Amino acid sequence: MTERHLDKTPTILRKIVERKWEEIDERKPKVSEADLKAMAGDQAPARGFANALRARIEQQTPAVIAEIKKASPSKGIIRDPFIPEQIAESYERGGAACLSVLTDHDFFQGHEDYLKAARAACSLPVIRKDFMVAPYQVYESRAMGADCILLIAACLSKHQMQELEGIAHEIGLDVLVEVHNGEEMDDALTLSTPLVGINNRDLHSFEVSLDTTFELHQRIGTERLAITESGIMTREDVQAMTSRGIYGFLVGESFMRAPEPGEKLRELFFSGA
Ligand SMILES: O=P(O)(O)OC[C@@H](O)[C@@H](O)c1c[nH]c2ccccc12
Repeated sequence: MTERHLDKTPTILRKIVERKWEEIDERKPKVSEADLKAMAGDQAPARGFANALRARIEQQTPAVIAEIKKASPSKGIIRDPFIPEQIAESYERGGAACLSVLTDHDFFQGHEDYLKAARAACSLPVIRKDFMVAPYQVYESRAMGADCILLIAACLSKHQMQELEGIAHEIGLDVLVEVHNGEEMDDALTLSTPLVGINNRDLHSFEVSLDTTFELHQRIGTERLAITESGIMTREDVQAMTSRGIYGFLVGESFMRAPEPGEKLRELFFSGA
């Protein structure tokens, strides 16, 4: 199934998704899907991404997915110099549960080598942060060593998400499904993955509001793990989440702008004061 689902896709996201299909067309002649499947099969077992989060969330301790992101379409360059292996080590020391590494090149200045370098520098499970539209990329993710993939409901139909999730689970990848509104939540809850991320950033306007999480999180239920994503900047933000029983976090920018990202993580999530 290679349905090109674009009609409900907003602005920048539409551009990104179009570019993803081009990338796949460029890559396939060099590395076939069969090659990637074989490479995926040769990988050591994945580090348990969902399990690492669950262990902390069940203890009502913050489970932080710490993001390695050099730049974004809304903010431009966020961190320079940018040394993924140092950031990964710093995050591990600071108490991160997992890492997120941007691998999209054209919009986020990411790279698959950053994921490999970061993962090799620590023992944390890693999500490949990119825009999945086709099975090719799911195999590619496992082949590059990722432990989890992201499925963004804003750019996929329910059926596409179900198909990509099925492949991911078959090859040992965990899945984080990301939503921003109630309709997307409806789709996400048809999946079997326990990991549901609520993106506080609107992908049309880039506006960030933590209300998005406050409004949607109750639908996630206790069997699944709620992750609040984007715009977590202060201890008050963290407190606002934990006081509502939300212990899963995905944070990038506020760590990336600090000289020592792991120290910033510790300060936001684990310092007593
Ligand atoms: O840097 P922030 O505001 O802490 O946000 C991190 C993460 O949530 C954000 O990078 C993100 C959430 N969903 C995405 C999808 C694609 C690219 C990036 C993202």
